Amino acid sequence: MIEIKNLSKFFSTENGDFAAINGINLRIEDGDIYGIIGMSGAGKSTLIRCINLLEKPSEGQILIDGLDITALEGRALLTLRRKIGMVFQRFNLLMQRTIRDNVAFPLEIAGVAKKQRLERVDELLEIVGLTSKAGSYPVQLSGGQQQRVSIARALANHPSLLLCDEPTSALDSLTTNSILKLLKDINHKLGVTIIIITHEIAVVEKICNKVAIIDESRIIEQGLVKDVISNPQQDVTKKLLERGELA
Ligand SMILES: Nc1ncnc2c1ncn2[C@@H]1O[C@H](COP(=O)(O)OP(=O)(O)OP(=O)(O)O)[C@@H](O)[C@H]1O
Repeated sequence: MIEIKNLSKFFSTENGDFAAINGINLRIEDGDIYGIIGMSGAGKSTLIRCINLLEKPSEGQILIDGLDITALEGRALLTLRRKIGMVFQRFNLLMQRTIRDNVAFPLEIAGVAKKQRLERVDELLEIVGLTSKAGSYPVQLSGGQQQRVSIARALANHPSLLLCDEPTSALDSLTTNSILKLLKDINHKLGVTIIIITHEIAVVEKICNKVAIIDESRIIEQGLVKDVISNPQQDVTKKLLERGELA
């Protein structure tokens, strides 16, 4: 379980400190697919970057199974990062490497021996349905296929948590559906907890069981997707449901 308690991140600007996220409280249970939805600049990416400690929070705690990860340093921090996979909007693949070598990259960094690496890459490419593309380069793949590679790479070190930052925003609607289905399968079959950032309610409706709405750096509403959709409490949530997105 992940408990986020009173989490804030301040950036210093010309006009003084600016809170990109402010007093965030969230509880994500094992096995959840938790959607975080909000408009541009609301603080979504900062929140997700704090969860994997790419940003150091200014205040508050992130407890994973009771351990406050904000206090981790050195080797303990590296070990934690391996247990958290990350999927980005723009895939972030290494263009000079084959698909096989892209997926193998985090295993190389973790010091996994070549034989085990190749076996694991084969398993991962099968999970994402890209076995036949192992020797291709990213440029030879469609956007949806490239996102599948990035999902395989994120799963390489058997993470228990997958953080997805707008994973379908660069994809058309048909491809979006296939990527969302893949994420749902991964959640079911591998038991990986997923946090997904989006500005589209359709993404939340398709795969999430819980949702939090973030507005101006604060969580303004959260709960089971079915409850929030059937009985929205805040004006921002009502607007989101009318328009389908918070752009
Ligand atoms: N390094 C930084 N220094 C100063 N301000 C920052 C920094 N990073 C983010 N911000 C500000 O914090 C706020 C939240 O940014 P963030 O990227 O988390 O929003 P977001 O909800 O992910 O937006 P988008 O959907 O456009 O990516 C924005 O106003 C942004 O300008």
